[in-house]
Amino acid sequence: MATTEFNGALSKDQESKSDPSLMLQVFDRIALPTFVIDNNHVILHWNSAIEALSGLSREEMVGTSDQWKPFYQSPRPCLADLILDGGHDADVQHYYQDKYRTSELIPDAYEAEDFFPECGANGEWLHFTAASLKDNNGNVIGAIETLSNISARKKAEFELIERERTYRELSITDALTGLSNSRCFYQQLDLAIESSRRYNHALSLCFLDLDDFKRVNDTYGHMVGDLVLETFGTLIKAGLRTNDSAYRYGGEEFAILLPSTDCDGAIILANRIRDNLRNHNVPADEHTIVNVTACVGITEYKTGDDPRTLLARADNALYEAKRSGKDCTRVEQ
Ligand SMILES: Nc1nc2c(ncn2[C@@H]2O[C@H](COP(=O)(O)OP(=O)(O)OP(=O)(O)O)[C@@H](O)[C@H]2O)c(=O)[nH]1
Repeated sequence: MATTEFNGALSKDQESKSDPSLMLQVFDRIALPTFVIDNNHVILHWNSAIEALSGLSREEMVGTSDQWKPFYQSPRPCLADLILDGGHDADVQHYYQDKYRTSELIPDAYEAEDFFPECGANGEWLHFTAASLKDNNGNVIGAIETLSNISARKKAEFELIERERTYRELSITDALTGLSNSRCFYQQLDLAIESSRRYNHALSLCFLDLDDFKRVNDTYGHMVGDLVLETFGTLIKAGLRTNDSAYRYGGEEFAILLPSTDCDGAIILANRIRDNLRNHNVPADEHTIVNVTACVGITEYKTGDDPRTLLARADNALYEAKRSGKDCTRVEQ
């Protein structure tokens, strides 16, 4: 069998002999949805793949300027139309905002990605490239637009982003109480101190610690202990304003950061949480109710503080509260 070497370009002779019906077949049988418009924006070719994507037959489409129909609710230029009109950046920007860029494969062409709610049963994500078509003298005589359905890739990308978000959230969330954990606390403490320093805002830090919690565990079991911790977390959360944030700092130790709040405000909040906890009945079983109390140590940011000094003062205040007989709030200025 004779073989022909093809180096990527047709000679003039080969070009003149090339069969237009073969070119049409090639166009029709490539798997990428594609259409061609002439320089009056009228559809010349509408291949089988775009028939399948759009549900619109070439009989309906060729000879019209309805190339927008599969993609938009009302007439507007497609990327091929904009290319045909000179591909001016401002025009393309107007219709495709930040969703387009210069094609990496085809000179003087644009490519874009977008979601088309009108396309298919539930909308489709499409990647599309539009390029001008020129005659031998370099005059633009039409434009071609090639599309590919990237919905499956987009779905995988979104799932990955969602998984990463969930993973990130889990990595900073305490599973038992739903509060942020100590890793998040240290990050937020740095930010809160930086913000107070820069804007000269008040900042209070509270450490909260359940009293005699070991006895709860020893008397009622670990599961009841967990229930108490969960309840305490819920009561803390319920007492906070939007800008406040609470953390499970360690086993039965919790922390609250109160931006724009001085010590007096923090004491009011701490005592409210303690009152709620003291009055809350945690059911150990059908016949037994557990009541617990907590101590709170409070300190307020002062000029020159860093996380270490602030933490040390809050810790001292908590220690003082424990030493004073528990179920109380102490402040170290
Ligand atoms: N159920 C349960 N217990 C925990 C958890 N994390 C820490 N603990 C328990 O918390 C208890 C803390 O005991 P201590 O540090 O002696 O504190 P305490 O008994 O509350 O005493 P004071 O703080 O002095 O009032 C220990 O028994 C730990 O096992 C947890 O996630 N679940």
